[in-house]
Amino acid sequence: MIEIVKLSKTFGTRTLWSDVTRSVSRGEMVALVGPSGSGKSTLLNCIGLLDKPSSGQILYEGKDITGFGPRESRLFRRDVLGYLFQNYALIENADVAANLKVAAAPRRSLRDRSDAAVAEALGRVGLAGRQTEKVHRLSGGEQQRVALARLLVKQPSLVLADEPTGALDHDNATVVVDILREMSEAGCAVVIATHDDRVRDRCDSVFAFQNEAMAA
Ligand SMILES: Nc1ncnc2c1ncn2[C@@H]1O[C@H](COP(=O)(O)OP(=O)(O)OP(=O)(O)O)[C@@H](O)[C@H]1O
Repeated sequence: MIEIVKLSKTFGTRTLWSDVTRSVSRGEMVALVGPSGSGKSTLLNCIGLLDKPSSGQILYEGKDITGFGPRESRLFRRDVLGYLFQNYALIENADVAANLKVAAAPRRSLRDRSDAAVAEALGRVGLAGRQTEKVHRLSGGEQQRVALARLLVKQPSLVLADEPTGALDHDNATVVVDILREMSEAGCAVVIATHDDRVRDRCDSVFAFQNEAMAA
């Protein structure tokens, strides 16, 4: 699904990583591991079109996404991509349902059944019936589960997760990884930057970053 071909990233004279060549298949869950500052988030951001590599290609279904213009980038973000961040990236003043409906709004096929999809997703993350609660009143673990439910509503085919369990206790971290695992088993490609060995051990494969280079 995603093929990363000879990808490099430099900042001025500093090479963060170079000649990275990897692929991620549908249904595969991959851990990006390595020391702080080795460039895990930067690679996720390049795949998620939040940053640009200095050279190389990232192919999605054969198309080089690094050359996407604004329209193709918007459609890729809307129709393909789901992001999960350590800090949840929710609309804090809105209620839970509104945060989830944001994920369904751009696509008519999802919008038409968004109430049912929201209820189902909240049930799957253990937050059944919590639609009307304001996000800022929820605990960190609950907020990350809302972010996960938002992914379930959106049904992306590629999930990029940046330290998704970094701020969570063991039980909440387990829920997050269980759901990501379920999404991958349903055919989604999942890429997770993580320092958490338990998350790494639940993945199908591991990309290990070193400082200034990425090794197998
Ligand atoms: N726009 C930029 N200009 C210069 N340096 C940058 C820029 N963006 C990122 N960096 C540097 O690239 C390095 C890699 O950062 P990145 O966040 O990708 O690492 P990471 O492996 O995800 O780290 P952590 O595990 O701590 O989250 C850092 O040293 C960071 O300061």
